[in-house]
Amino acid sequence: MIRVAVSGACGRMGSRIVKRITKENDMEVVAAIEAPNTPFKGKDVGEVIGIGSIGVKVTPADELEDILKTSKPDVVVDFTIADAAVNTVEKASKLGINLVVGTTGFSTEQLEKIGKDVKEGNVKAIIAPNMAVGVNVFFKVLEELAKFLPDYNVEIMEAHHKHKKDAPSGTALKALEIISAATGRDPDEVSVYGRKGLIGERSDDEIGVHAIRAGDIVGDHIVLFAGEGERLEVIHRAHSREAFVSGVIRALRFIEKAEPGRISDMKDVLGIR
Ligand SMILES: NC(=O)C1=CN([C@@H]2O[C@H](COP(=O)(O)OP(=O)(O)OC[C@H]3O[C@@H](n4cnc5c(N)ncnc54)[C@H](OP(=O)(O)O)[C@@H]3O)[C@@H](O)[C@H]2O)C=CC1
Ligand SMILES: O=C(O)C1=N[C@H](C(=O)O)C[C@H](O)C1
Repeated sequence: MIRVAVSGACGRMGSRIVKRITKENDMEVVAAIEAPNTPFKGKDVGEVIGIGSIGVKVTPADELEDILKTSKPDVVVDFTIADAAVNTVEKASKLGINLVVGTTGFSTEQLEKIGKDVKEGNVKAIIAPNMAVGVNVFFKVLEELAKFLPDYNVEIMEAHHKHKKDAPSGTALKALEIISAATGRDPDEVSVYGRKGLIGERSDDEIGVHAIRAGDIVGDHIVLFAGEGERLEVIHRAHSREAFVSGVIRALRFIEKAEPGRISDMKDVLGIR
């Protein structure tokens, strides 16, 4: 049995992950962590998310270390916000607990700290901005296209629901990183976030990144490569968060095989590195 603690357990992703784990016969939820000021403190997480009691109470994040020590999970899954996820990684790594992190919006400094904590704790960690199988194949396709079309203009567009807190999406930033690396560019130098005013002609080097927030869009990513007289577009649309949840379940089953002390991603889980 894989013992799983879920951080962000009452959120859009966390609640679906808790629900799915209760339906799998090789894993169980042993802790449910929420924001420090959660109104659900002490309530059964199953009751809170509408699936009936599962015998696991919601714990606020200021008691994270204690609940990890007492509930003894094999893995902590984190779908929260960047600051909270950095804390989850720090505490879990110190306790030798493996990690599956889907949270996005990390700064460069936060990513460095996460890498250091995972290394020092020698834990296994799968961290990916998008757990959907299709998106991770989309990343592979983008890498190939960028190599085949190095002089085409690239624009990355993403659309998400109005509640999303970070922008651009972690997936769009990963696409920027992949295309930049494949074409020998520095993403910090070539990225242009939105455009406004008398900005002049577009340079061939730049990569535009554009974020739409509206309604209940689950998650769309479009990358276009435009040349003379043609353009090629690669599109991934998530219809349901179940696409991400299925990736999390695969990551939970894979994690024992991950290399300790370094960050693995969904390419490792899916065997498409
Ligand atoms: N990798 C992937 O495949 C995917 C990644 N994501 C990413 O996952 C993250 C969460 O998304 P989503 O579920 O939509 O967001 P939600 O806001 O619905 O869920 C986040 C949950 O975390 C809680 N939370 C806030 N602070 C803490 C804390 N310190 N400790 C524990 N829990 C905390 C929030 O509580 P409160 O509401 O009270 O603040 C909320 O319940 C985002 O970064 C998103 O980009 C999303 C989908 C797929
Ligand atoms: O916040 C979301 O909803 C999503 N976030 C991830 C991201 O930032 O890339 C993945 C997915 O698109 C949904």
